[in-house]
Amino acid sequence: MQYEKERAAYIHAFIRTKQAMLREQLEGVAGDEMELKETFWDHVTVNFSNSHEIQETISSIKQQAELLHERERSGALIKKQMRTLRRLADSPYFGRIDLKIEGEDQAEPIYIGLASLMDENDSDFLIYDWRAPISSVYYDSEIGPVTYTAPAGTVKGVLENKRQYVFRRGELKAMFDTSLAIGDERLKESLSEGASRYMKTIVSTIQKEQNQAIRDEKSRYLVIQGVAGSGKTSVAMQRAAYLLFRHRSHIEANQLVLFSPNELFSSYVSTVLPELGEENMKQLTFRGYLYKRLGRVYEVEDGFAHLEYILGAAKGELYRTRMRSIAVKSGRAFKEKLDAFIEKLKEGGLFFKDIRFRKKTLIPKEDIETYFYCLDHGIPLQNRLRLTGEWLLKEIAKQEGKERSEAWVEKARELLDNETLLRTHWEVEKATANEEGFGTQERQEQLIAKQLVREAFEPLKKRIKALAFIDSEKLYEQFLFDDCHRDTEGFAAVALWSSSEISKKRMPYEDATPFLYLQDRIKGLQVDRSIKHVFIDEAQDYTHFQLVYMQMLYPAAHFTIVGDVSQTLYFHGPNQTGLIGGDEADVKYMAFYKSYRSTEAIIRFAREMLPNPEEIIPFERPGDVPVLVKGTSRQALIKPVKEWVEQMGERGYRTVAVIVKTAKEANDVHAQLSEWLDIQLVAKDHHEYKEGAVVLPVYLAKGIEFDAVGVFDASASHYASSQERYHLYTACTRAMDHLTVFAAGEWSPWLKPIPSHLYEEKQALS
Ligand SMILES: Nc1ncnc2c1ncn2[C@@H]1O[C@H](COP(=O)(O)OP(=O)(O)OP(=O)(O)O)[C@@H](O)[C@H]1O
Repeated sequence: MQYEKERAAYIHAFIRTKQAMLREQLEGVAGDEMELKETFWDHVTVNFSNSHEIQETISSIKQQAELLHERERSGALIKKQMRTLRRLADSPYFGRIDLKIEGEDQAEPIYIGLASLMDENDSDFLIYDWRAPISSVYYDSEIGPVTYTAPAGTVKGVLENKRQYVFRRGELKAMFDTSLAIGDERLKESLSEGASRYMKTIVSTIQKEQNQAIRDEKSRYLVIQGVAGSGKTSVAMQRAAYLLFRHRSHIEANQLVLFSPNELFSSYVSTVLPELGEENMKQLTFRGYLYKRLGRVYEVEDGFAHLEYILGAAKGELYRTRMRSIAVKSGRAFKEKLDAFIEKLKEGGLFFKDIRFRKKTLIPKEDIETYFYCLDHGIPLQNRLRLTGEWLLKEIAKQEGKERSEAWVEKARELLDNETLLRTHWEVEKATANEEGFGTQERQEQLIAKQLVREAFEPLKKRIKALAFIDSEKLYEQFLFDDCHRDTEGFAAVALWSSSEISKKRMPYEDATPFLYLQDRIKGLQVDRSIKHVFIDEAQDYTHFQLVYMQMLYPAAHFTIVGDVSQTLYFHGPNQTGLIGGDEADVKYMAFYKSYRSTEAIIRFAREMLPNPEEIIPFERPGDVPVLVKGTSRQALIKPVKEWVEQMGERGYRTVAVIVKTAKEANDVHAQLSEWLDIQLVAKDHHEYKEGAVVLPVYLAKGIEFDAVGVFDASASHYASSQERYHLYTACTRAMDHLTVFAAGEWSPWLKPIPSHLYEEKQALS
C-alpha cells in the first residue's frame, strides 16, 4: 500500500505540474491570438491597383489568417489536454495489471485509467487509456497465461497480478487484488451508488462479455440480445468511445449516430461520451426521422400515439383490423411482397401525376407514362425516371415560352412592386449582359415577362427534378390492393382502412416506413455515406422493415444493434430474423444473460414473468424482496401510493418513479398525487426530468432506471395480453433497489405464477 500511495501522490503532483504548465502555455497562446487579431491589418499590405497587387494582397491576408488559425488550433489542443487532466486529477487510474510479456525478464506494471498519461519525456506511459489494446487484458483475463491483440499482431504473456483502485478527489482510498476478470466488490459498490438522471460510465468495471462487445471490430453488424439491465446501452456508449479512440485519425463523433427510443433517453445517455473525453454522437429518434420525411404532407402518427391507441382503444372490428395491419406490415413477408411489386413496375404499373401549371395541364400523366415505358426496359428504373425528368424539363421549357404571352404575365408585370421590379431588372440584366437592345421599352417588357414566367416555373421544375411527378400515394394504394395479398387473411379490410387514412393525409405509423421505402426505392434515397457507425438501442421495438430501411439510409455504416425481445413495446411481434436482416456472414450475434441493474431479489421476482426465467442470471446484490400491494379499487390505491412515494423519499432514494401503462393514466395518477406531493409528470415531449418523484408511462421509462419503482396498477384488467406481460416486466426491471407493485383487484395473470417466497404481499389499508 505504501508504494501505491507514494505513486498515487507522485501522479497527483505530476498532473498538477502539467496542469500549471498547460495553463501558462494557454495564456501565451491566448496572448498571441489577441495580438494577432489586434494587429491583423498592420501586417497586411492592401493594394488593389492591378491584378498582381490584388494577388499579393490576398496572399498576405491568407498568411495572417493561417497564423491566427494555427494559434487557435494550438489553443484548442491545449484546452483538450487540460480537460483530460482535469478528469485524471480526480481519479487517475482504476486498475493495474502486472504483465510479463513473452521474452521479457520481468513483469511490467500497467496502470489503466480514463485516458493515457505520458511521463515528462513523453517516452513512457504512466497511465494507459482503457481503450488501448493492452488494457483489454485487464477486462478479459484471470491470473495466468494471456494473449491480446496489438496492432503488430498477437502478444503472449503471463498476467501475474491484477489490482483495482478507488480514488476520491485525487486521493487513493482503497485497493484490492483480484484474480477474477473484474472483481464483484467494485461492481457491487458502483451499482449501490443508485440511479441518477444521467447514465454513468462503466469503464472501471466493464465485464468480460461486455468488453468483447465493446472491442469487436470484425463484424459489420453486431447484434446483442441482452436481458434487462445487462449493460447493453452501457456497452453501446463505451463502444462508441472505443471506436472514436481506435479510429481517431479517420472517424469523428459526428459520423456516429445513435437511434434512441425517445428524447428522455437521449438526454439520459448524453453525458457518457463527454465524460469519457469524447464529443457526443448524433442522436436521432426514428419517429423524428419519419416526421421529418413525411410531416410536410401527412399527419404522421407518432409511435407513442400509436401505442396509446393500441393500449386504450375499444376492442371492436376496427381495432382488430388495425392489429392485423400492424402485424402484417411489420413482417418480412410484407417487404418481400413490396420488393416483388417494385420489380414488376419495370414493365408497367407506375403512376404519374399530370404536370400542371396555374390550373392548366401542361403534360398529361398518360403522356408521361407512355414516354417512360417506351424507354428501354433494360435501363434501371431510377435512370429511366431521371431521363423522363429531363424530357419533362425540355417540354416545360417549350411551354414556358408560350406562357409569356398569357394575360396573367402582363398583369403581374403591371403589379410589380418596386422591390420586385428592381430585382427582376437586375436578374434580366445579368441574364442578358451581352445582349443589345435592352434599352428599348418593348424589349424590356419582353425580358421582364420572360423573367416572371421563369420564376413562376421554378417550383414546378424543382418538383420535376425531385421526381415529384410520380404518384407515390396512388402507387402505395395500388400495392395495398395488389393480388399478392390475397392469401393474407383479412387484408382487404386493412387495405381499405389504410388507403382511406392516407387519402385523408393521415399516415399510420405502420405504413410510414413501407410507404417511404417504396418511394425511395423508386426515386432513389438520399443516403448518408458520411455515417460510419450506427447504434440502435431498444432494437426489439423496430420492425424488420424499419431496420432494413436504416441499413439503406446509411450504406457505408457498421451497425451495433442492441435489444431485448422480452421488453418489446410494440405489437408487431418479434423481429422475424432475430434483430436484423442482411447477409448472415456479416452479422455477429452476442447474448448477455447477467442482469446488473437491479438487486438479486428484484430480478428473481421479475424474471418469473417470462417464459424462461432461468435464462436471466441476477447479479448478487442484496436488497429487500418486492412488495405487492392490493387495493379494492384504483381510487383506493392513490393514498397508499402517495405514502409509498413519501417513504421512498425518507429512505433517501433520489429517483423514485410511479410507472403506469399509458400517458392518459399518467395524467390521471399525477393529477391525484400532485395534490399531496411534489411529483413530476413525464410526457413524451419531455427532454429531461429532475431528480425526485416522477409519474410516467412505461414506454417512456424504457432504457432508464430509478432507485425505487412503484408499478401502478398491475391488475388483471390492466396487464392481461401477452404483449402487456412485457410491458409489466419492463416496468419492474427499471428498479435498481426497491420495487413495489400496486394492483386494484385481481393480480395480472403474469404475476400469479410467481412463487410467494419471492415477494411480500400487503393489503392497502384505505
Ligand atoms: N460493467 C458494469 N459496471 C457497472 N455498472 C454496470 C455494468 N454493466 C451495467 N451496469 C449498470 O447496470 C445498469 C443497466 O445498464 P444498461 O442500462 O446499460 O443496461 P441495458 O441492458 O441497456 O438495460 P435495459 O435493456 O433494461 O434498459 C446501469 O446502471 C449500468 O450502469
